[in-house]
Amino acid sequence: MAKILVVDDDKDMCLLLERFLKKKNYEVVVAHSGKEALNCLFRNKIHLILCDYKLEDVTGAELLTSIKNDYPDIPVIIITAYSDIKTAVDAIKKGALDYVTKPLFPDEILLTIEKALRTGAGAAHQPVTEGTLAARNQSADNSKDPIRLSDNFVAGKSPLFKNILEQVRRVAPTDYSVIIYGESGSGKEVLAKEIHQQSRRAKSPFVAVDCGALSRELAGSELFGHEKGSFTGAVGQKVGIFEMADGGTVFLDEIANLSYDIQVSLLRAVQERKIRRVGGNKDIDFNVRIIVASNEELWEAAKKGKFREDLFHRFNEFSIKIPPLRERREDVLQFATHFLHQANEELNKNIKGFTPEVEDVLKKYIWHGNLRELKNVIKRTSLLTDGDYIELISLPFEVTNFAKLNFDVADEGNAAAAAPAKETRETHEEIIPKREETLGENSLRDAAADAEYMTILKALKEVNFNKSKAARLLNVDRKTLYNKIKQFDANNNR
Ligand SMILES: Nc1ncnc2c1ncn2[C@@H]1O[C@H](COP(=O)(O)OP(=O)(O)OP(=O)(O)O)[C@@H](O)[C@H]1O
Repeated sequence: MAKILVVDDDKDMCLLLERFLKKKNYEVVVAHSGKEALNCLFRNKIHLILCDYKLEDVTGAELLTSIKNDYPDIPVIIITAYSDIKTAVDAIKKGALDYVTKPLFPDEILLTIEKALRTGAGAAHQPVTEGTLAARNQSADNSKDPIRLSDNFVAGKSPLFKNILEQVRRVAPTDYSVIIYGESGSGKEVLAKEIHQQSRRAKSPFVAVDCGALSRELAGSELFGHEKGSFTGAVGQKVGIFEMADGGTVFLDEIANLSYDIQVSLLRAVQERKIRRVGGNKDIDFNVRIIVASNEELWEAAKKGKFREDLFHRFNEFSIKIPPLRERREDVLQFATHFLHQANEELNKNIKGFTPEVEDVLKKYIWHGNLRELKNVIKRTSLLTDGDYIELISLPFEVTNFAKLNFDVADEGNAAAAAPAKETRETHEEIIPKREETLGENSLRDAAADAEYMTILKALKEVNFNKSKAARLLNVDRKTLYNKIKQFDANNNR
């Protein structure tokens, strides 16, 4: 159902339009000022804007310019007074798609809206923040893309991600099994679900199971179900995920973690398209598509004897590799904005975006935990932010200080990319003297602080930035470590 934003400072007019459009099966959001309109756009997925050109807080031209800057894909129909055709023409030049004149006639409005939704760019867009225009989700670039992505699925704009979408477009309508490779948190499950959504199975269940979390004993029962009394604790009958997902898709995450005997049962199930519940004596047909995911190459696992080769070939009808976030930095702000939008909803806040410094840090940081880490950082910083924009001070220490930390690790391949100042790879020994050279003549205090800084960073790095563990390693209490870190932050922000 298309969602229409009605902007008019005349409340009666808004009410009238709202009632009328709702009757015609549109979803309606109302704003009584330019500011409110921009807020609504930030918080909602709007398909069309119906906007009075005379508002109290901004001129129609100003609002139209902001809308067209930030949301160029949303068609705007403006409402003008009958006598004011010149304004209408002006608005069209500024990017409005069409106009209607007062007094308004329901049929005319409806026709204009329908036409605009048909011919305008009207695809639902992800809300964007003022600070991160780059984060537009389904931008003009991929509006040509024939697949319509699910609401919560962000389509990265990097060439790498576009390539993934192209693969999804091709494989989704088929019944091929798919292996999705990618580091933890890179979006494998979300992609699997997207394949399901784009397939003819979309109306049937998508059932995901993390094979890494299944105990050896319970894996069979989870996957295939069990009969009452088949083992101690089997107090009732249980339906397994293959039956649960009948007609739909089963997603087996971390497939390489399944024990060998379960792999044997799985192979039989996949070959015969039948399962047998644990303790059961009859075969049950199933009709599911299987998508599996792994963060290690299954072919390698097969070579090591950890994964059955025949099972690998069964699944390997198609494979997609999701590159880590650090290899597609162009996508970072887009995802950050999406997660900010989610955090705003969860926390009932209205943070508009990120300061340019924060954007810079987010782009440079090496997201080892990929999208999951980015999401957690955005959630946390949103909680700590009271103003309109997320500022450097609310980012975690390890993220803001990453460039510095990189001095220490610049000889590691990936890290080099995050320290733009260091184009050439330098060894640890070369880097440390350089830091000393930067010290002033009377800098004993600086030298001590620097040494302390490096020691703390080293410890933090060793324990993957867990501050409690770092404190133990450094033999200080947590409070002391926190105070030191705070001090570094303060110095950095000076
Ligand atoms: N394309 C996307 N659009 C929006 N959010 C996404 C997208 N991809 C991933 N995310 C978000 O990032 C987080 C991690 O994604 P997901 O769980 O799919 O990763 P994963 O690779 O399956 O992780 P793991 O290997 O640890 O199971 C989730 O919170 C998810 O909602």
